[in-house]
Amino acid sequence: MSAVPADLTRHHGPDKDPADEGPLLSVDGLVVEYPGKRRKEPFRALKGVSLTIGAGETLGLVGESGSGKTTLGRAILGLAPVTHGTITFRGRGISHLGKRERRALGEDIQVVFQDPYTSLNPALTIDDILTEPLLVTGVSGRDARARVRELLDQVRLPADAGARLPREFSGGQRQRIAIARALSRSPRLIVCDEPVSALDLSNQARVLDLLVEIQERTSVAYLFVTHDLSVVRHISHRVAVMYHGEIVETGTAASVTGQPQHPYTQRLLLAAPVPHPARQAERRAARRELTARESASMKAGSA
Ligand SMILES: Nc1ncnc2c1ncn2[C@@H]1O[C@H](COP(=O)(O)OP(=O)(O)OP(=O)(O)O)[C@@H](O)[C@H]1O
Repeated sequence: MSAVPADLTRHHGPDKDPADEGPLLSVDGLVVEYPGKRRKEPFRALKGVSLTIGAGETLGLVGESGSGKTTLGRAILGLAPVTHGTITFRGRGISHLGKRERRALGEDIQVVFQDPYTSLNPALTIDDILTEPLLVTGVSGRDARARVRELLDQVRLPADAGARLPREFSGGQRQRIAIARALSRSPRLIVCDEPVSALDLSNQARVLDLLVEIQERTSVAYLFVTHDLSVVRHISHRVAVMYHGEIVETGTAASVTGQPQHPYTQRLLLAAPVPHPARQAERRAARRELTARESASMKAGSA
C-alpha cells in the first residue's frame, strides 16, 4: 500500500483517468542482462526485480555500488535491455517501445543525473537548454519562453539566469537547472539517479527540499536512487533495498531505516557514519556481532 496521502495521488486536475487507477509504475520480474565480453556468458545485472511507485510518491532505491540501482532506472527510461519481465506505466507496457513511442513518453518520464557538470550542454544558454524539450513538441516560442520563466522561478533562479551558460553556475545551481529541464514538460515520474551525491552538504539539503516542494505542488513521483541512507530517509515515502541485482527489502522509510529485517540492510545502516565517537564504537560492536551471527548461521547451514 502506498504511504502517500490520498489527496496527493490526484494528478492533473479533478477528472479521473482510468490509466491513473492502479500504481503509476509497476515493475514485474524484471531481468536485465548485459552482453558478456569475448563470448562469455551475459552478465545478469537485475535478477527478477518487482516494485511499484504510486502517483506523487517517492520510492528511495538504496544499495551498494554495483547492486543494479542505475540499471533499474535506465531500464525504466528505455536505456537498458530488458531480457524478461515487464515495466508498466499508467497501465501500459513500456519495456519494448519503439523510438517514436519512447520519445512521446518523454512527456511523462524524465531523469535527473548525478553529475550536473556533464548533464548540461556547455555550449547552450540556460534558456536554450530549457526551451529545447518544449520546442520539439511543437510549443510556440512565446509559450516556451513564458514556461522557462516559470521553471526558473520554481527552482529559485533569477529570470536573467536564462541568458547565461552552465559554466557560470555552481554545482547546486546546475543541478537546479537540470531539475527545471526535467520538469519542463510536467512529467509524472522523474528518475533521480544520485542527484545530490556530487554536491556539498548544504547544497544537498537545498536540492532535496526543492524536490519535496515540487512534489507537493505537482504530485510528480520520484524513483530516487542513492547509496546514502540519510538522504533516503529525508526524501522517501517508501524505500527498496537492492543487493546483487535483487530487491531484498521494501517498506516505509521509517520501518526500513528503523527496524531493518534483511542482514544486508542492517549492515548498510551500521556502515553509515555517525558524528559521535561513542555511537561509532557502538556501531562497530554491532557490526562485529552481525558478522559473528552470519558466520555461525553459514556454518550451521553447511553442517
Ligand atoms: N553497460 C554495461 N555493460 C556491462 N555491465 C554493466 C553495464 N552497466 C552496468 N553493468 C554492470 O551491472 C552491475 C550493476 O551496475 P549498476 O550501475 O546498475 O549498479 P549501481 O547499483 O547503480 O552502482 P553505483 O552505485 O556504483 O552506480 C555492475 O556489476 C556493473 O558493472
